[in-house]
Amino acid sequence: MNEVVMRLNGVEKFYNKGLANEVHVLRGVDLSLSKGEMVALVAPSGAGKSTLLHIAGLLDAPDAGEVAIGGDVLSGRSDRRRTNARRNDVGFVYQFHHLLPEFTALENIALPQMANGVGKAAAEARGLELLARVGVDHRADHRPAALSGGEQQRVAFCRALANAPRVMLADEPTGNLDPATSDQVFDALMELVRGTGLSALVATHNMELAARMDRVVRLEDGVLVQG
Ligand SMILES: Nc1ncnc2c1ncn2[C@@H]1O[C@H](COP(=O)(O)OP(=O)(O)OP(=O)(O)O)[C@@H](O)[C@H]1O
Repeated sequence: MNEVVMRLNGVEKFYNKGLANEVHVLRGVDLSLSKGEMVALVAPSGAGKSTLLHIAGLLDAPDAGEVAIGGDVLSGRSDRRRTNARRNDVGFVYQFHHLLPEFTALENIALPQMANGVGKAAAEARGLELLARVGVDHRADHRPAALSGGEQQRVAFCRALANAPRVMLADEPTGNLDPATSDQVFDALMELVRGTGLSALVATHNMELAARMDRVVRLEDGVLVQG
């Protein structure tokens, strides 16, 4: 049986609980991500996709249910424990790259590793290896502003993987790119995920990209349904 890397069990989330404007956005979300599995998350706007990704990535706590990464139930644990797990086990990618503008592409990938105690030479070596996998190692010494949108997003993928997380959580990772660039950048993302054995949950509105992943889950009325 495939190793389960991330498991969400009965996850519920309210906003403004008990108030007249209460929103019960997640109503019992169950999801298992196996090692190496790439799952597309599709949802109408406002359905709770970002809320779900934040809870899965331990940035927010569920009101009920559990989030487990690598078999450890982390929801309800101490802040320190969840922060550690978030830093080590989860890589985030957003629609916008959020790279640090004053640092080069390579530094943006090396810095999170150095913050985790990796030496500069080793961090840069890993950074270059990741950049080569997505075809932007020739831009290693450029700052983000000097890169194209597609290149910026490829660097952001590498940064998300810098500390070798177990899971990548991506929120519309190609949503800010034109269709042709989006396809190429998505190819790079797939290559990176496949090449590292990472598991990934990728929110997208693009049904063609969703269909290329191993499985599609749809967030509807606060629960996940297949396809
Ligand atoms: N802090 C908050 N307080 C109150 N309501 C919130 C809050 N954050 C989100 N919501 C509501 O919860 C619902 C889900 O929001 P969320 O941002 O998770 O949706 P989404 O599916 O990511 O949307 P989109 O695709 O448009 O970004 C929305 O109705 C939103 O208005």
